[in-house]
Amino acid sequence: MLFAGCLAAFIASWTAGGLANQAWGLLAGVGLSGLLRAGAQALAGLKGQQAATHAKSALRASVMTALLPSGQMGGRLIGEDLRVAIDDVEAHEGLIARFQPLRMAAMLSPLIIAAAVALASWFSALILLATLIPFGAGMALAGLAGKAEADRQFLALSRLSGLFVDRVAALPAILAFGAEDRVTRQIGGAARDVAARTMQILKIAFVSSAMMEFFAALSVALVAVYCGFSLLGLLPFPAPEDLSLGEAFFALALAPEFYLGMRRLAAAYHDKQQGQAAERSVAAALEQAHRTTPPATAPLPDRIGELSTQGLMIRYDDGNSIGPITASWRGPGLHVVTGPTGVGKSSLLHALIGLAPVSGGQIIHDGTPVAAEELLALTGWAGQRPLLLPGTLADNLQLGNKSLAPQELARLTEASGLSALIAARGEDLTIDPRGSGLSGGERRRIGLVRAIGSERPVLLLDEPTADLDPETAAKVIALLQDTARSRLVIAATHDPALIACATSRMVMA
Ligand SMILES: Nc1ncnc2c1ncn2[C@@H]1O[C@H](COP(=O)(O)OP(=O)(O)OP(=O)(O)O)[C@@H](O)[C@H]1O
Repeated sequence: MLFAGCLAAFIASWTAGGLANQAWGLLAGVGLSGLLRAGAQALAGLKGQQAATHAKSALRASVMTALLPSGQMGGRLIGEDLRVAIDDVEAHEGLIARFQPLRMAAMLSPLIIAAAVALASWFSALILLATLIPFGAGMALAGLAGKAEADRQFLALSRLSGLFVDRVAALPAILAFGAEDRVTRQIGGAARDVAARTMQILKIAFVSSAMMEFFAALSVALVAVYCGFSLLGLLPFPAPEDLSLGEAFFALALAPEFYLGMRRLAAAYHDKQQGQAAERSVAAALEQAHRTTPPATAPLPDRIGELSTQGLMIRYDDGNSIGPITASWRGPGLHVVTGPTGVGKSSLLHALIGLAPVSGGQIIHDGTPVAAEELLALTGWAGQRPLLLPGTLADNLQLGNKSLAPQELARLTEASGLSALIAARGEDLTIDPRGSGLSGGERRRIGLVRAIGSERPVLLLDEPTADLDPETAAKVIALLQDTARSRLVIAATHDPALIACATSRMVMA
């Protein structure tokens, strides 16, 4: 059809006395379209890149600070956390740097082109705009289907990357237990799921781009046929306007530009789907982290009179329940919670700061019932497996309090017996998230120094002297006694030496 239109225009120009005196129309049309295209590209590229760089660094900073130091991602795989912090932030760039500027260009450029075409031929502009209606309806349908599929693909991809990172981290254990086949099947299943979902997205992308090309070709062809037949006087209806050859060429040269912005937008549509899915995943992760991260606004009290639980019940998802627990600890002081393995000591400490599911009862702070999340804001926590982040030993020690005075940090590392490690390997010792190259006792004491260094009025410590030789354990106990002079320290422990010097002992049974 396009060929027929051009041929008609050519014949008409020939009969009208040659092309030369009408060439301005063609040149003006082509020149204007090139100018518009280059201007839009330069503007979109520049603005998009600036906005993306800015948004990406802001997002990465908030994700890193909110997710990683808290280490409390509600039991999700560590691999998933890493994906949120790295891949999702990267995926966001495509949305801002490519899709958003192109969307603005795609909205404005058809209107500008239609307005320019209307200067030469209002009927051609009308034809172009009319093809937008079925095109828009088709694209909206494809977009809806594509969004649902993109969400499903994103979920599958996040499962695969989480699974992969965690299984690679646990490779020695997998090999030791001969579980390679099972793990290979697991990862293979997750990879097949991603492949199936990707194929679904490709199908939708194929249909929508076919639709896009069809309407783009149709609009140009209709304008070409209209202009050609109008010049030849062959229109099957009364000519709506008096078209010269220059005007016809001008309209024809601009017509392909009408859908160009939208075609580019369609090419970047995947960036949008990925970016929006990433945005949702980052928002969900941040919300989850904020639920477990203390609000930084209100100044923390520097001491706590009394902390107690009244009929506290803990119920895990698998139905395992602990409690009711009624207990009271007065600050300052060193209190221990003891009892046989599996009785629920760690669960009690976890429940106090919202890391274990509480199904009943109350946590009471100085006579007022409080939510576990509120207590978390007052608490320095050292669990059995302290979170270690990739970085130096010094980074990890200061994770709970970046502004901890160097002298205080030095005092804490000396008092906890970590100074030997620092003397031997330096504060710049590189640490990976598994704490490779550190002993169990060293990892625990990094957690302990971090908790005490947080300068919070309550300290919850899970087996602070486990994995230590008697001499180092005695140092740690002395440090705890010293700390408990000004703070409320509650430690879950089996250690008779620690139990012996506690202000109060609670035996769980
Ligand atoms: N996330 C969980 N999901 C389900 N059950 C759990 C979970 N964490 C702990 N439990 C169960 O709760 C019970 C108490 O566990 P907890 O770790 O609190 O005991 P503990 O007294 O601290 O033991 P230990 O002295 O060995 O550290 C155990 O039966 C344990 O299996």
